[in-house]
Amino acid sequence: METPPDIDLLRARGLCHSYRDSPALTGVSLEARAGEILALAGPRGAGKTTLLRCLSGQIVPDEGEVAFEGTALATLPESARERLRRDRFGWIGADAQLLPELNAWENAALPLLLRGERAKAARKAAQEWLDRLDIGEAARRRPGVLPPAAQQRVAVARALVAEPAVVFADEPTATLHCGDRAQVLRTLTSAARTHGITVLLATSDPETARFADRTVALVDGRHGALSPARSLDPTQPWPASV
Ligand SMILES: Nc1ncnc2c1ncn2[C@@H]1O[C@H](COP(=O)(O)OP(=O)(O)OP(=O)(O)O)[C@@H](O)[C@H]1O
Repeated sequence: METPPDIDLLRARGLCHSYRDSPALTGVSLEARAGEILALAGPRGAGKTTLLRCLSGQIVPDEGEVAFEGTALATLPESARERLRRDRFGWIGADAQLLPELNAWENAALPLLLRGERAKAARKAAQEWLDRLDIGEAARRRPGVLPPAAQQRVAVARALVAEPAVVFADEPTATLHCGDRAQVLRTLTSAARTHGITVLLATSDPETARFADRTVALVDGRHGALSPARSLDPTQPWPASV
């Protein structure tokens, strides 16, 4: 079911989370609309990964609430949260984490195969996404022979292939060279925009945040000053928390 455009697809209220008494989030609220590309930007240790894990239902925060399409994730049984992650969410990490025994199209097709789609249809969809991300010619190659930027594009294809509602991207280009970063981010954001997929893009790099429609700044587990992505100045330090 599609979320009406005036309703937040994902909404978080007052999130607090600690690891063994060490606070990682101390009261974060945000909302993301369908099709929006939202950067969660802040320095290392600011709580970006913890926030993505709460928003994607991987961990239940100590306090606060996350709602997807109006349903509080904490009210769902673990099996329903797993289904949500499998069917409606995609994840891209800093490392591509491709399976070395599978070739590029098989890696990209995994979410569809895990859902029980027929191999032929899954292969066709994977090939189409690899083509869209300009990596189609590598479809039959294994990850080990692909350069890091190509591997990361395969990971992007894997995150998008099932056309999820939300893709959580945790520092998706942090390990790439500068030139490769922009190319991978451009393909990720333009593919997401074309297909109306919401992207939550966690980054410590102001240049990366520029690819988003809007930026939420995090410092020490709480909100920093909010600033539109285009006004972030990479020569300036991150805003102090407020
Ligand atoms: N599994 C964990 N156990 C204990 N402490 C953790 C754990 N994961 C994160 N932390 C701590 O929580 C805080 C927030 O970490 P988090 O990884 O969410 O931030 P981040 O902004 O994603 O930083 P980075 O870019 O370094 O990953 C940090 O102080 C970190 O050391």
